[in-house]
Amino acid sequence: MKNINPTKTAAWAALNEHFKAISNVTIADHFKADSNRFNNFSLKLNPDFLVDFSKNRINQETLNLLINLAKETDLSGAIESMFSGEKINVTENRAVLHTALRNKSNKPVLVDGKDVMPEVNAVLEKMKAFCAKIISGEWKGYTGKEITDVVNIGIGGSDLGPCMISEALAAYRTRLTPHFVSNVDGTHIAETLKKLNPETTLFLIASKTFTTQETMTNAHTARDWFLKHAGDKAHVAKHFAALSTNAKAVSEFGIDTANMFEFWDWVGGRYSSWSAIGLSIALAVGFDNFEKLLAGAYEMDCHFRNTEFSKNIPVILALIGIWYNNFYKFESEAILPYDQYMYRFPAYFQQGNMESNGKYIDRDGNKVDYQTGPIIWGEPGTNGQHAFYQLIHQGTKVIPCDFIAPAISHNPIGDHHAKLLSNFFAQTEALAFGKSKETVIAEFEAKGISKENYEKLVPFKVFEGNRPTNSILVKKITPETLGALIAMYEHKIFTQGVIMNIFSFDQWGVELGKQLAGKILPELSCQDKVTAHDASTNGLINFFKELNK
Ligand SMILES: O=P(O)(O)OC[C@H]1O[C@H](O)[C@@H](O)[C@@H](O)[C@@H]1O
Repeated sequence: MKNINPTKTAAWAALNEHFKAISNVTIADHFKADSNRFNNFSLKLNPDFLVDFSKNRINQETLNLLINLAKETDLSGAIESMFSGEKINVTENRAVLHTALRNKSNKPVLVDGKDVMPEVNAVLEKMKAFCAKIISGEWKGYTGKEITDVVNIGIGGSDLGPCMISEALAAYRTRLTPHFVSNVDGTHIAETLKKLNPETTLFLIASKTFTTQETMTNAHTARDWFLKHAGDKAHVAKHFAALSTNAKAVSEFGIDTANMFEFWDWVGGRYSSWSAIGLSIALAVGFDNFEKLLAGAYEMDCHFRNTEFSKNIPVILALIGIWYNNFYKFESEAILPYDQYMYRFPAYFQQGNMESNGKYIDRDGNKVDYQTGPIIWGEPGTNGQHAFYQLIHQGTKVIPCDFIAPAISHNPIGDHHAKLLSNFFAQTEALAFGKSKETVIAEFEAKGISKENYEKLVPFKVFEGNRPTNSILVKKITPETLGALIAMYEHKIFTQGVIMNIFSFDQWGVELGKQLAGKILPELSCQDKVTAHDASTNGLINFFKELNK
């Protein structure tokens, strides 16, 4: 990958000029100027997957200049570097190959001269066989009963993806009930264990490193709980499996390596749902559906790798994001799924995006003087409409939003889905085009309200509009579609990281807190007052100790 400061490119200078010329042009103006705007500013991955980006503050010139930026920063070269297994995660000296995990072509992918595909396929086969045994009931617990519940114990990338995907595909559930424990707060595991019978519960300890404090603490608590009931340590093998890159730590914990599902250091935590970390997904929705998820992601991978930038969905979404974040200085983006099953999707990409691109040091080790990753947040529609959309419509901040919806519901009850989707369409229309003063007045007058009674209310009821959105409309949230959607955002994040000249695949920013927590932990149980920190931290710790007396 070439290290190019995006702000030093000719495209950036041209974008600056273009921004001055265009910043007062509204989304409504853009629609007036181009009667074919919907067709010109939307793309399809396939007949069932549409991305409409027409309701943005861009025109063809904006896109052309942004594409020049992608070319000048060698996005094409970076894409090939990632897919071909180059060690683009430089600070950890690792390749970045979540795409190899779903490489349905099975063409060799080399890391240090060795094809990773045989290992990838072998683990998939092992997962398949394991799923078959557990789901069919052939695998028995220590008292001879079938497994009914699967508890994934992990955090961050070892939790968010498995949980989000298992929930998003809940319509495809096998007979197994999945549970997810992540927080080191004892409440999380305690409340989960209350619902479980040790005789019929399978624990998956999901941790890339197998050293993460939260996960290891929860794993030990789960094992203690299990042994309290089962007695004999020999029974652990029937009820615990590990998903990890660290075989040594797994066997030290007491899990038979026969029950270990391996992955590799070239799989980033927040990109690991496609690996053995996805075992809870495969158990929850069946291995064939897990494979369909991989196939959907592969379709997006091929699109991303092979499509020219002007028609490349993740690239276009990434460029629009850079445009807003850097030129308009819009700081956050909302992801708003109009699908209840996808309720964890925004949280998933909060980690995906913010842990990948929340960085102020560029690939040369210098502090950047431009914006890198945006703040990502969101909730499912229509709940968000009754909570925070007020600010999106009339606040002082502009929040570009991605609206995601399936045309067909898994639960076609009455007119629920028509109502849901009418809101999905209405919101992006309202955000883009707003409501003028004239319309507000006309509405009052149509109701026969006198001017003197409505006059003061008018400014509050006006919507200035011009609020940007992308609409992603798919036929149905199937495993394939979900796989493609996730891969779409992954590649959007990658594209932004490449252009912003940062390393998207490390996460040094999580280390300092862990290090300090490690120092503080023993201080909490010692008798003396602590004095080693700043006045605030000392004060807080000492007050905590007082409260615990
Ligand atoms: O799978 P592990 O090793 O337990 O890590 C869990 C999480 O830890 C840290 O917070 C980060 O490194 C995350 O990216 C990671 O997903």
